Amino acid sequence: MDEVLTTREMAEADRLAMAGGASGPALMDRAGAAVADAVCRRRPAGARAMVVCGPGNNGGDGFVAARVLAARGYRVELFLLGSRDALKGDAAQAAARWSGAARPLTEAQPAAADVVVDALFGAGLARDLDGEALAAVERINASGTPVVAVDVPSGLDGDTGRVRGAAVRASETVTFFRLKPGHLLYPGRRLCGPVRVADIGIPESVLEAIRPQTRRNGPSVFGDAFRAPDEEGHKYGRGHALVVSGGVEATGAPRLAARCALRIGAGLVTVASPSDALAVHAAALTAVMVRRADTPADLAALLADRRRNAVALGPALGVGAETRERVATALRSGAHVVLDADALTSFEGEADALAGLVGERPERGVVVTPHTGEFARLCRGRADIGEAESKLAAARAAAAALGVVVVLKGPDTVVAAPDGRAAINANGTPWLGTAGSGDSLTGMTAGLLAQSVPAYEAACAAVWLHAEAGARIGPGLIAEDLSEALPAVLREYFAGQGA
Ligand SMILES: NC(=O)C1=CN([C@@H]2O[C@H](COP(=O)(O)OP(=O)(O)OC[C@H]3O[C@@H](n4cnc5c(N)ncnc54)[C@H](O)[C@@H]3O)[C@@H](O)[C@H]2O)[C@@H](O)CC1
Ligand SMILES: Nc1ncnc2c1ncn2[C@@H]1O[C@H](COP(=O)(O)OP(=O)(O)O)[C@@H](O)[C@H]1O
Ligand SMILES: [K+]
Repeated sequence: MDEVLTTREMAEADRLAMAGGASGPALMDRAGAAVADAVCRRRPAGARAMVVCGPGNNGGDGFVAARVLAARGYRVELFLLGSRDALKGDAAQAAARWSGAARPLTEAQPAAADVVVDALFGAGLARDLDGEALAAVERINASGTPVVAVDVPSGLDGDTGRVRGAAVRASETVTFFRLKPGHLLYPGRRLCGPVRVADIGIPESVLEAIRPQTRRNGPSVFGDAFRAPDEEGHKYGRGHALVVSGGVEATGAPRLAARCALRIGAGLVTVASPSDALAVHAAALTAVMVRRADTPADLAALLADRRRNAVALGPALGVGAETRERVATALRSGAHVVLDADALTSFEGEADALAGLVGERPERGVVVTPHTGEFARLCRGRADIGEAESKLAAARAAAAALGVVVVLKGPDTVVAAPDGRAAINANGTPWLGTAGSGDSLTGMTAGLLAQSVPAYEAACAAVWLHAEAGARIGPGLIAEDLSEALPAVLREYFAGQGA
């Protein structure tokens, strides 16, 4: 169920279902009935339900919902954008089975209703809202009346999560078969309210032909790649992660990362520290080891030991030529690499230079974990990425351009691989927006890479487990809590695998 379909893929699912014998009107009947069910859960029979319908099949779903609700004893009023005669295909059929009036949309007064069904536009939204449609959406939003949106809130672009002119603020959304990117990407996610995915009779088998490249992030994405340790295993089988530290005033971030790398299961973790910070780290660390590394050459020497198979650089490392050199050293070693924060900002406007370094050893996993600001700095000058239509498209474009797995962080973190796979994360909490939270994610990613989880799955698992840990703590969360929440999160995760 975690596949996410673009509006084009959804149309293809519809087409394949019909080619396989499903009938269009039957699909629409089930869609409209699922919307009616949502209304019934929200308001009792006898309530005043206002259905606003657009000129396409989204409106068709509205006509079905109106018929079902009227039959169940609701007082239904239906308003239509455009004329009834202009409806086509399945929508025309659905309208023909609605025996009530279809009044002009301009007359719709949502404040007088107990619930609104928003069936103006769905997947077929083709331009910014204007005129009557815009005015109706503004009236709906001003009314305070609860809204059940059909497929997507009207005005929301289902592929990008962006608002086209204006969009309905829904209380809940009923979509069909699978989620669309706009349900998960902000601001869309917020405008949708809780989203219910209704089964309308499209067979799962259509997915084999469509091969969707986007998923909602979760264990279905990475579960096969991240398993519990083997019962005959030992620490050397679980890898050795190295976290590179900056100077004495910047030791907290690498320690947070190192602790998370260890908690998520790396067999060994070492902080590579400059001389001036060695004593601080040594005093603060117990299970995590410390080794001296003053120069990029020292780092190269540590990484020459191939047992150190994953390295994380960036948190509090400092921006500049030294950091660039350390990044180059890491990327030329045999280790898997996570680059975050200052390691990325040190390549500001020079994504191509970073891509060149990555390209020297394409066999090894590289994950970059920028927040939006770091991402914009790194990709400055790359119009193909900066002008992408959505966060999802931007992360994908950057992953392809850099040849790395991109974790574009935020409330709707997107993980994208160079081969086009992408996952959108949705299990976090705003409490994760706290100092050191990103450093913890970097460490978790390194810890998974050390365990030989492939880069894309490692990034997806780290993002999901990090968010899960954060969501469990919630109010009062500080970054130190994340590593401590991991045992419970991991116990449940592995239990879900039957381990
Ligand atoms: N594809 C499927 O599998 C299914 C689709 N269904 C419904 O069909 C919908 C898609 O139907 P359509 O492709 O007909 O598209 P829509 O009904 O979303 O919208 C298309 C219509 O709106 C007009 N339009 C687009 N943008 C406009 C704007 N800004 N201002 C004014 N008019 C605008 C278009 O000219 C066209 O007439 C889905 O959202 C869903 O609700 C359901 O019936 C279930 C099955
Ligand atoms: N509103 C939010 N909802 C969910 N997750 C969030 C939210 N804000 C931030 N996060 C997550 O918190 C982490 C913050 O990382 P980052 O900005 O690098 O912080 P820092 O640099 O302080 O460590 C990221 O994983 C991000 O996805
Ligand atoms: K809609």
